[in-house]
Amino acid sequence: MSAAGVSNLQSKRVAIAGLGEIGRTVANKLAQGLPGLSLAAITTRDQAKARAWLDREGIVCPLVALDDLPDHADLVVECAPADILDQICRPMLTAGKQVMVLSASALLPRPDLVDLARAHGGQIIVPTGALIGFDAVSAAAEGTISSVQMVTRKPPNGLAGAPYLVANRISVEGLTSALCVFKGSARDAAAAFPANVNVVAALSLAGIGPDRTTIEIWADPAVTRNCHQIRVEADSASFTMSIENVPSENPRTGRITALSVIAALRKLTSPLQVGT
Ligand SMILES: NC(=O)C1=CN([C@@H]2O[C@H](COP(=O)(O)OP(=O)(O)OC[C@H]3O[C@@H](n4cnc5c(N)ncnc54)[C@H](O)[C@@H]3O)[C@@H](O)[C@H]2O)C=CC1
Ligand SMILES: O=C([O-])CC(=O)C(=O)O
Repeated sequence: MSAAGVSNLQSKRVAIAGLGEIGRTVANKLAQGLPGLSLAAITTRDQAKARAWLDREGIVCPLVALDDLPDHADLVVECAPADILDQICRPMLTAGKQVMVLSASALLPRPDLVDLARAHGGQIIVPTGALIGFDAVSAAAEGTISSVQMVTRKPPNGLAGAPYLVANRISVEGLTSALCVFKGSARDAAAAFPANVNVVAALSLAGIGPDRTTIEIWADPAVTRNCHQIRVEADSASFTMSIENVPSENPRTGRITALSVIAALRKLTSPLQVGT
């Protein structure tokens, strides 16, 4: 049985908020051991389900309330539904601690959370998540970027139920050819598809912001992966990047997302850091 949170008094205590697709993978990895990090606590909606899962996996870890996270952890990985971002971030940031935010769409309209981090010496970390190339985008942003354009193609079930589709009565069921369901800014896309394109919200924060970053979203029955293409024009370089993400059990979430979190966590304490 892996003992979480007791291995090393010097280690950074990491909590997981939301034990879904991303949270379970990250919790498992932390319990197996990541250097300098310990799994300190988990907060979840369904305690009985979480307890049963932890027992099955052989992980010992306390289940705690959202408000109690700062007592247990130095860093919380937020991998919960977007609507509780504030409840996770506010206590941690007020306590001067770190939050790794996956629900990047929900962060865009909340610059006050960044102000809160600044005021109390806390930190919000947005990992590359399901995307690619934030090293190059943030390097280019140190110079001048003239445009960042993204095109996302997802299998229709990876977009189904998004608020924008429901409000505009756009059906993606039974499509036989690709349908462009949205074209606009990252800011508008994040509000319209809050659980589907966190990637463009994060990209905009790495680059030129949510109003100048643009995205087209396609529901495409011909693809089986969540496909993202990015084109950046800058005074230092022009580059295109693309990634085809294998969906996890949650069709909206690519498998690479949890691995990106693990890589970002590992980097926090590693004696060798590679990449910007
Ligand atoms: N930044 C990125 O690249 C990506 C971000 N995401 C976002 O990351 C977040 C997590 O994604 P997944 O793990 O795939 O979602 P998921 O739906 O599999 O898991 C979310 C978990 O949060 C739990 N939960 C619900 N209410 C809660 C509460 N009040 N307190 C604690 N836990 C609660 C749910 O029971 C569920 O287990 C979502 O907001 C998603 O949109 C997903 C993929 C990529
Ligand atoms: O950004 C998201 O929420 C998820 C996504 O596109 C992916 O996993 O490829």
